[in-house]
Amino acid sequence: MNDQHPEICNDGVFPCESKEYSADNRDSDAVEEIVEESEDTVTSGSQEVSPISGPTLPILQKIIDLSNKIKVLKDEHALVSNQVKEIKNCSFVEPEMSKALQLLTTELGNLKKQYLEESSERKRLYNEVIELKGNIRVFCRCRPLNQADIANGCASVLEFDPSHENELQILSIDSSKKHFKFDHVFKPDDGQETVFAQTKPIVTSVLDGYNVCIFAYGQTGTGKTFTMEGTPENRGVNYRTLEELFRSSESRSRLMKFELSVSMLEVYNEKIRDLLVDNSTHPPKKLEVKQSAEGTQEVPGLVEAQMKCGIFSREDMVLDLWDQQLQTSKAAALIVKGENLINGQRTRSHLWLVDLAGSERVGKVEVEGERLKESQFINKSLSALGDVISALASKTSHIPYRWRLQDIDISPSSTDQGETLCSLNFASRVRGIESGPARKQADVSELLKLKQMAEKLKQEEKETKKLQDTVQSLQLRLTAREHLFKGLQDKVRDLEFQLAEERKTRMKQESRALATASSSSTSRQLRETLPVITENKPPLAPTRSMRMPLRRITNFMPQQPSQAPSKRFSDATCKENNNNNRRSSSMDVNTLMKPRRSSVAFRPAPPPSSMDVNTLMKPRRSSIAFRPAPPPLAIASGNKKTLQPRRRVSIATLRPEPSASSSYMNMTTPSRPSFSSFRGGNPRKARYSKLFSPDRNLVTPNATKSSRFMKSPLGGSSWKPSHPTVVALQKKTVVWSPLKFKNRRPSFVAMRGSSSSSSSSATELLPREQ
Ligand SMILES: Nc1ncnc2c1ncn2[C@@H]1O[C@H](COP(=O)(O)OP(=O)(O)OP(=O)(O)O)[C@@H](O)[C@H]1O
Repeated sequence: MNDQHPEICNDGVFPCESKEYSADNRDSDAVEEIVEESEDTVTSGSQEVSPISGPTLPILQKIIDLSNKIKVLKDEHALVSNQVKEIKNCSFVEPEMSKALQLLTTELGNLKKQYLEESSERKRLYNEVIELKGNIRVFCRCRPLNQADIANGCASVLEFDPSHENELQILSIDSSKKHFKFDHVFKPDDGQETVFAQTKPIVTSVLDGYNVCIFAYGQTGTGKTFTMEGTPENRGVNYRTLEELFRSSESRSRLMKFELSVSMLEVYNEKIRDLLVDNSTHPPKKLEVKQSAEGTQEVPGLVEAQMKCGIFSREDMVLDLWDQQLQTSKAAALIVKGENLINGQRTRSHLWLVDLAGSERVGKVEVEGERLKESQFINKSLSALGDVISALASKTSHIPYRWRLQDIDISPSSTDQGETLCSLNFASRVRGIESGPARKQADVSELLKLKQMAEKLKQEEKETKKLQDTVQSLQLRLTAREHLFKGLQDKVRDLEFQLAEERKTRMKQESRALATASSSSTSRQLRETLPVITENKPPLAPTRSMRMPLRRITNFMPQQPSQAPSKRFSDATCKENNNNNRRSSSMDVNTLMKPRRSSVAFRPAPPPSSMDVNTLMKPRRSSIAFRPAPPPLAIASGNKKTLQPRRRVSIATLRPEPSASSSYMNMTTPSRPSFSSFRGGNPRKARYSKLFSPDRNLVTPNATKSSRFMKSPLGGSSWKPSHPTVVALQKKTVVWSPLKFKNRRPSFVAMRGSSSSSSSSATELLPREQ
């Protein structure tokens, strides 16, 4: 503003106007008013203008100009205001835009993710292809015959089969052919592009983070340098590889950031020299090859020059350095550092480009002095190289270099045939390391082994599943059967219980009936044989002290009696039956001899005075329980024992002994006087009285109702037992099973019966039963 003031001030008028504007500092409305006023003034002024008012015209003109300017500004202001308003009105687009932006961001994230997945998949597949092709690939390149060869009249000893691009034949002097096979064979007319086409894929490997080494091997003058370096007009592998490396790294620059640096060294007579250091001014550093933690070979202290525009002219700079340092042995290491811009993953890889010294044998080249020493080192180095490469065959755990590309350069000339064969043999040896049949075979066999194992595992899994299913179904069946078995067990238990109940009831009924019957018959006999005792019968039921001790009565399986006694017994029985009506009329010996399961209790008549107590007390296996007659028995015997009546029901056996007296017999069969006929006979028969007759009438419940059985055993009508039936029960625990019960009725006897028990005395038995 100050710069403008002089101009304005120079007019001599505007400062006042200007001053007025600035002093008032009015807003646009005020300006409009002034403009309007001015316009009015101008209009009126012009109307009033007269020749005499001439000096005021310039000022007015200025005012008019300013007014016009103000008008223009006013229009512009209105226009801008409208635009602001429009923009304000368009603010509704913002949410849509942010939404779209959000969508784009999401899509970008997905794409990045997808890219990473695809990228890693590509890497995996690519390296898988490389692995399949072989980590060491050997190419053979044959240079054309040169002028010297032609001049010397040398012919080519090489033959190429067009149908086999990777095969080579060498004609020997004896016209025989030697075959060699490589990953690829370049013919003499194959150009640099053709050679590079085979090495180009390694660039991708380097950028993916794998170490790569390309070296040329061969006789002097066979074209190693030509293949690796080429000429400015016809670039070789080094230049083309660098070119491809830069091109690829730039094409990935949006996703990957690469830093490329280069190291250059020379190995001469086994000494390493850094070619990027000016050794003329500084003494050379001692450098050594060492293995890093990652397993790669490093040369600590080697200068790594970063390749950037302005510092290095990229590949040209590298190649210039290379050319400058053309020596006997040289190598360039390109160090590629990569960083993934999406996931931050970092890689560091090397690309070694090596041009080896000539591999000719020392003997062939006539050298001496320093040159001889050099040749010796060269040969030693090459030999060591061969050993190292061979050692890789056994060192499979870790291969630091993903891919070693070897270029074998050979001469076609017949004069170089020996050296050519040496080089080819060496190259074949190298190639055989990883692509040899043994190695491949081993891999395939391992794979097959794993496949077989996987198959076997699958089969085993199937079988296991089958077995599991079978076990499961068997378990189900077992559970069902257990359930069924449990049901059956319950049924059996119920049936056993029912049978036991039934048997108990039946035994009660039978015992009652038999007791009644025995008391009836005994009383009848007693009436005949012991009239004195009957007179002393108590009027009431016997007291405890008056009871005769109960004896064990068992039901045992008797021996089959002989025919004669049976007959007699039968006769006697028949007589008895005649006397006792119908009871034994149908009884035969066999029936009688049948084992009885019923335990019968009865109240026997008091034993005769002549009865032997010992005999009486002897246990019987016959199932007879008896209640002695109420009055205490005065037994006229040698030992004079008094049988103590017992309340407790016992089971005793009464077995006729051979020495049994007739009175005893009378007692056991009190109702049969004719039992005297048994004397001297088989005492067992005595047990089979009518009392044990299987006559069902006797044992049926109805039989117990017979008044005959209810009578007093003494025959008197004045006394009746308070308990008409005395039941001889087996006190011992007896397991009754339906089977035993059904098929082995004598089981009761068998379980109880024993000679020992039968031989024991009643006094021994009684306490045991209690
Ligand atoms: N494939 C080729 N096509 C045309 N000329 C070639 C070919 N290979 C080599 N030559 C020529 O052969 C000559 C010798 O090649 P070069 O110097 O590359 O051999 P070298 O193996 O590197 O020898 P040294 O081991 O002594 O370095 C060069 O003049 C080169 O141009």
